[in-house]
Amino acid sequence: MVNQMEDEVPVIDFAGLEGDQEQRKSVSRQVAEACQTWGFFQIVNHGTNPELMKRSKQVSKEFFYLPEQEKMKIKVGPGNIRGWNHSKLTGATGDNELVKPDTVEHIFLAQFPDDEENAKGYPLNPPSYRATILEYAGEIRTLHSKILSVMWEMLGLSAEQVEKLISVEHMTMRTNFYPLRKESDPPGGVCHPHSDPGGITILLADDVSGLQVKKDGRWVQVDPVPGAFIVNVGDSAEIMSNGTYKSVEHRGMPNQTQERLTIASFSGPMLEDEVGPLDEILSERNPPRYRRDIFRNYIRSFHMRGLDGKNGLDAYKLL
Ligand SMILES: O=C(O)CCC(=O)C(=O)O
Ligand SMILES: [Fe+2]
Repeated sequence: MVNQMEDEVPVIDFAGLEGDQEQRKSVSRQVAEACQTWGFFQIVNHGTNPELMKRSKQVSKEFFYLPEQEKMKIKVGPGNIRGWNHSKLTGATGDNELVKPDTVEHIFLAQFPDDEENAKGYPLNPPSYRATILEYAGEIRTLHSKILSVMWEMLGLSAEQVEKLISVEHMTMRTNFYPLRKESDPPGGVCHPHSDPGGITILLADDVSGLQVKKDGRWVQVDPVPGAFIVNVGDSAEIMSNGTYKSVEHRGMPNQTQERLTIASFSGPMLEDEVGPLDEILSERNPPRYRRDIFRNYIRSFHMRGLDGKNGLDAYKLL
C-alpha cells in the first residue's frame, strides 16, 4: 500500500495484479481487507488510458457549461431518471423525493447493454459526448471485471463461479458537477449521503477533494491521489457477500477552491437478475443475512427512498 495512514482510505497499487503470484496475492488481500473495513479504496497504476480519462472529464464539463435551455432538452421526467438533473427539477421524476432540494447538478445515463433503450437520454451537444463516454465505459468495464474478480476470488469461490460473476452486462454512470462554492455562499449542491445500489462503483474524482466516507460514525474526507480511481462496494456486492464486504455511506460535497466534476461508474446485476447471498458461501454458521429479490425491485425500493443513508439496504436485512 502506498502512503497508508490509519484514518485514510487505503491506496492500492494495482501494478502488482500483473506481477507474480505473490504480488497478486498481496494486492488481492489489500482489496479484500479494504472491502471489509472501509468499503472504499483508491487504486493507482490501474492501466486506464489517462488521455481518455481527461477527455471524458472535458466532454462532461463542456455539457455542464452549456446554457440551461440546452441541458433541459435531456432533463429527467416522470418515471424517467435518465438525463440531466438539477435541484430545480425537484420531484420531477415522480418517484417521491428522488431529487431532493440542494442536490448537485448531475447527469445519469446507462452504457451497457449498449442498446437502443440505453442510447436514449444522451445529449447531442457536445457532439462527441456519447462516443467519448462509451469509449471510456468500455475501458472502465474491463477494470470493473478485474476488481470484481479479485473480490469474489477472495471469498473462496471457484474460478468457474468467479467467471460467471464478473461479466459486466449492466453499467450506468452518474456524472456530478459541483461549481466552485465560496464560504459565503448558501449551502447546497451536494450529493446527499447514500450507499450505491449496484455491485461496485469506480469514481473518477478529478483530483479534487469533496468525497466523504462514513467511518465509525464520522465523516472522513477522501483526498484523491492524482490519476487514481476511488472504488467502493455497492449494496448488491454487500448482499452477495452476505455482509462480508461493506457498502458504506458516503456523500459528495463541493470544493471551496476549485470546481469539481466526478464520474461515478456503477456495475451492477442486470435488472432482472436475482440478488441474494451467494449459495456457495452460505452455511449453518453463515446463514443468509439479506432477503433475495430481483435487482429491478431493489432499485425501485432504493429510489422510492431517495438518496438517504443506507435505507435501501436496511430494508433487505434479515438478521
Ligand atoms: O461526487 C462524489 O464525490 C460522490 C458521487 C457519488 O457518490 C455518486 O454519484 O454515487
Ligand atoms: Fe455514490
